[in-house]
Amino acid sequence: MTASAILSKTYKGKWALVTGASAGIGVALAEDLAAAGANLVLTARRVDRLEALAQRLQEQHGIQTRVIPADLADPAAPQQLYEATEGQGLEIDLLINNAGFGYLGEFLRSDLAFQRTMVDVNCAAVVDLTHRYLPGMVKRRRGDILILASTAAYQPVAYMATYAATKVFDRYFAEALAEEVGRYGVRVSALCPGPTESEFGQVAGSRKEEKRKYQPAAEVARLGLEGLVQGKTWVIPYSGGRIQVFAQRFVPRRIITKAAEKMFRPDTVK
Ligand SMILES: NC(=O)C1=CN([C@@H]2O[C@H](COP(=O)(O)OP(=O)(O)OC[C@H]3O[C@@H](n4cnc5c(N)ncnc54)[C@H](OP(=O)(O)O)[C@@H]3O)[C@@H](O)[C@H]2O)C=CC1
Ligand SMILES: N[C@@H](C=O)C(=O)O
Repeated sequence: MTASAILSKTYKGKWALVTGASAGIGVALAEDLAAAGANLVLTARRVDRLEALAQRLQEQHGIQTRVIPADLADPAAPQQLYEATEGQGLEIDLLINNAGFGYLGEFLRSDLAFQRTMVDVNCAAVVDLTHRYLPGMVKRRRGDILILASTAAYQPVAYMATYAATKVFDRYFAEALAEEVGRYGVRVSALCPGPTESEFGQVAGSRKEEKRKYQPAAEVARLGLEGLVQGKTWVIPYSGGRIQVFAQRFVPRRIITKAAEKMFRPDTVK
């Protein structure tokens, strides 16, 4: 994929912080930003992957990188990330809250710690990081925040109950914040992908409807980043998702919820 002109114009020489940069959509976001000439702070737990990515992107694009390993389930992690960046004088112009994971299966039979950690990583860490980096952006009258939501944020999803709820939180948080802080020169956008090529399914437990078409992560990243720069407060990066979300407006939510239950019901549930 060639570099995006609008991304180069916006981010060349600026610093972006990408959470969840060790896999999937996070890697694609980092690659697209590096191609546009942005310098990158890469964070996740798997430091070997982050270091390999940083090395590759430095060599390919001549950008600067910092690798900061962090477990975002740890409430101390956002403050540590902040201190290692803005605290050291490294101004973050683009914060990408991408790290997250899901669970597919019956809530009843799930592990409580896994469910609880999902809320911590998908929601609490997003609020915490955003709250820490926002004042600097407002002071500079410049900054962008991208938050990974999902098309799962547009209806309740049985067997992904907690995950879909975390994503509606992310989506509403991003859209509301966009209205609050636009006046200070800060753009916020919710990126709402549908099924995307990544390690999501391995972590969540394999998806029943494996026949669904999976969108390349690079395409999702490009559309999300360009949408943010264009001032879109939410982006659904594939046409099927946009049509589905539009059509759902005309159907009672109870019917949609029941249809989702059928679609995601595991074979073990009769
Ligand atoms: N793929 C899809 O179909 C869709 C994904 N999304 C969203 O996109 C985002 C990225 O997911 P995707 O790329 O698909 O999934 P992947 O599993 O491929 O990547 C998830 C990333 O999140 C990081 N992460 C997970 N837990 C933690 C943690 N405790 N601390 C720090 N980092 C963590 C992982 O890093 P590590 O394990 O190294 O810590 C990894 O880099 C998520 O927010 C997801 O909800 C939204 C819609 C669709
Ligand atoms: N929207 C995706 C997850 O967030 C999916 O369809 O699996």
